[in-house]
Amino acid sequence: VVNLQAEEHIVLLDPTIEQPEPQDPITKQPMQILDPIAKQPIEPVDVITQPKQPIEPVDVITQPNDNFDKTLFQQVEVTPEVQAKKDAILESIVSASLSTIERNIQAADDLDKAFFDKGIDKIGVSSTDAFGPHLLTSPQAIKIAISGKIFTGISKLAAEILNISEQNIERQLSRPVPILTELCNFSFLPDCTLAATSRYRTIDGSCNNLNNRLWGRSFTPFERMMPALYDSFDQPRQTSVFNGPLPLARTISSQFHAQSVLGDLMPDLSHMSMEFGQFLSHDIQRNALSTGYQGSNIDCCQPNRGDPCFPIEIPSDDPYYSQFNRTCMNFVRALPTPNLDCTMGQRQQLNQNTHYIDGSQIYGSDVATSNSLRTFVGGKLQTGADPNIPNLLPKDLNNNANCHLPSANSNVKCFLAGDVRANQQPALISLHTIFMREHNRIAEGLSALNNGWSDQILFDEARKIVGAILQHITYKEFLQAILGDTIMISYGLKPSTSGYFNGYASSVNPAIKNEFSTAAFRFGHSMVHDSLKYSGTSHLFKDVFLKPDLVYDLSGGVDTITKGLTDSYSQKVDERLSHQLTRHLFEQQPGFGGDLAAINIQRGRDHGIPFYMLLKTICNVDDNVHSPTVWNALNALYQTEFDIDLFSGGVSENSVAGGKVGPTFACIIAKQFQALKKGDRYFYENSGNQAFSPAQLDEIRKTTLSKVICRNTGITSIPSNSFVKDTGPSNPMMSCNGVSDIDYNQWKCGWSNWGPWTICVNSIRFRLRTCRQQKPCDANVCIGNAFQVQMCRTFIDADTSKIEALIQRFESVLAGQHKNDGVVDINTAQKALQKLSSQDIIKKNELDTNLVE
Ligand code: HEM
Ligand SMILES: [Ca+2]
Repeated sequence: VVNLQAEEHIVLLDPTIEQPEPQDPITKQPMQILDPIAKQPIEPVDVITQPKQPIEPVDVITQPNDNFDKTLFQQVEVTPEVQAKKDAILESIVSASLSTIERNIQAADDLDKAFFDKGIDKIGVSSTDAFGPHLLTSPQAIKIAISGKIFTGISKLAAEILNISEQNIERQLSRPVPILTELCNFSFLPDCTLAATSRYRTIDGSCNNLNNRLWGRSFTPFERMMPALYDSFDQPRQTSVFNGPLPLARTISSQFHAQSVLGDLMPDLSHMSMEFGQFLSHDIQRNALSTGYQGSNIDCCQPNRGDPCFPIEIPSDDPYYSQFNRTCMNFVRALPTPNLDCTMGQRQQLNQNTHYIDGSQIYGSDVATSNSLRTFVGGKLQTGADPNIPNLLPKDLNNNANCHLPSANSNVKCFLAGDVRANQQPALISLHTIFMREHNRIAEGLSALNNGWSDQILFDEARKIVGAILQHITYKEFLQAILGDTIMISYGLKPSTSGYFNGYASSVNPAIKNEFSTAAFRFGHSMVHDSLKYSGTSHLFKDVFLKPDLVYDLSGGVDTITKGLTDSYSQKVDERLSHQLTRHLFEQQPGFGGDLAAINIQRGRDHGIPFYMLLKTICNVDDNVHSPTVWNALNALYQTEFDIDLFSGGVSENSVAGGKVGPTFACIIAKQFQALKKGDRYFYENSGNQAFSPAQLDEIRKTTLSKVICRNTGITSIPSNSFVKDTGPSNPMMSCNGVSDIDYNQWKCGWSNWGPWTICVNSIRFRLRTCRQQKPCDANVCIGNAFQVQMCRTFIDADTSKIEALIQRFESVLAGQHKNDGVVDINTAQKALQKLSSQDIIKKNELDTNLVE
């Protein structure tokens, strides 16, 4: 994409030997390496880069400065002539500075390489402290980020040159600039001709919205509810609205997001509610984090790494980490991306998964991943990590899915799934396994109908059904439990009990909102218990993070883990999080685990998420939604309530009536799921040419998470609603024995069985059958007649040929009524029969007294 100038670098490394100052080979002046975006000189650490071609000391900011009429960019309302002038100015700034920005990016890449060569940034799990699989950034995202860096760098530069304030950057700079558009990954649109009439979603989510073909596609930016609030245009929000630094993320975590205690259990919801939430989260969002050279993990606790780094500082009096003398926790910034319009503007972040609820965590968010998971036989997905345990996920032979393998048992391997985070902990692996099995089971069920379907149709249809089941469980059970009736009703989130949903609106952008992803939907982190219940025992999360072992346990495994989830409570959604997450996240040696609450706060700042009070106001939430103690605790930490981070302020609100999250998060979550419903052309309840038949839709509606669990594990009984732990009259235990499956007959193609014969009228009788050609059946799947006519009396001395002629005439009359879909209804047939009775031949036969039945 970018034509970067090739510069050869000689890297001399030895931290113990004092290195000479790097010099410009021509001017012999001391050289500086530029931080690509901040343009602050980067201390060259112990790395010396000597480009053969010097970086020209052109200051693009001061150089063309005087030629531009900056006042144009202070105006809001402009005439077309003024706009044309402004566009010309933008264009000349972009062309004047593009090569400098590119060189800065190259310099940063060179720095990455040096850290890699030195063995500081490593590939693999060992140096990922606190990140684990979340760091597995796809090459595609890294590619997009190259233009992301250009767009962000150039926008910032233009804003500085033109004196555009941070608040106005979107308004003044979101104009197409041809040279930039060429560099933008979102200016190439896919061909949607086939997808426009397809019954099936594309794998990557493109062509769902036919007016905006990239909406909801994987590898597109997160959208925002509110413009970002960065420090100096694109730097993490680190300063108070009254200046001075914000409190440290780790301090807020250790002081405010303290350890949950036993009394903080949910009164009703099971730990499965937590786990389904995470599974759903992994369907709709995966942020792309910065990586080092060749995808290595950047160690941000090394000084002077510039933009990709935003390490979490640990104060020296930390209540936990101080005993390990730990002062820093690794944290890399999320990669920048151009916005979807390919215009300049604020720094944005990239979602690597399809935004839609479409089972992409099972199937992958791009065709290559999807293909790598398929068997291409019978529509099924790959299985079989262990020959002794049927239907486990497939093994990850390259072991690049980032998990810890035991040295003792070489049989144990990481698993492969549609989302790379699948190995994060065994409960997540279990849900992945269950839904992979559900897919294969449905593919088998469809295949048994003998419709003659190819592997592709079996795969597509099973995937369509599984996606619909996921959506149904999400809206019918999960959101219902989290948001409660009032919110569900006011945002139109409740599924209908019959018929189609008519609310699809092509104007609604389904994209995951940044506020939802970095804060609101992380409410689930507060629901995580200390441990996974496992039969009579339990396992602390720190002992099972990234370890697939439990799943391979021959006397337990997926069934036992799943049973443990329905059989224990979640923690309440409140400011408290388990130490398993706030001290021991992905811990590999004592004292060196991560802190997820601190990461959530830091991530929000990295993304420039505005402070809590702003979102609360946007959501129309009243004051006094915190208990006084909690509100005081928050205000003791922050200089002002206008600094409070969205995650901290939101997660600690009192929950809405009937729901489990506070009103601000409820609002953000409800808006997001409303967009995911109204903005998804393939939403399972929609009508249209991609729709389920009404009878098929009714089958989807019968599904619950408990039934899916029953159908795919050896569990024998389970609460009817597995999101609710306690059983009783409203949530009876359900036996898995004979639990209802989908009625595949609603997918059967071709003739139905014959209906019963009619009574004998005028010597003949008939029967009907229906042609089932609902989608995805072949349109000409039925050959032959939808009816059969028969003589039903025998005549003594009868003239058989005349009777046969009668039957033929009857058939031709019926055939005249034969509808296109092959269905002849009884009334039509009966009318035809009446017409026939006026015929002579019938009259003659009626007079015959020797009729025999
Ligand atoms: C044991 C359970 C869990 C662990 C260990 C875990 C861990 C993590 C980690 C390490 C991240 C990346 C943080 C960052 O770098 O910004 C993350 C992100 C996130 N988590 Fe969790 N999480 C868990 C459960 C959940 C649950 C139950 C939910 C929701 C109900 C959830 C929602 C999210 C969301 C929305 C993100 C942002 C995802 C993205 O866009 O990349 N997590 N989680
Ligand atoms: Ca998805």
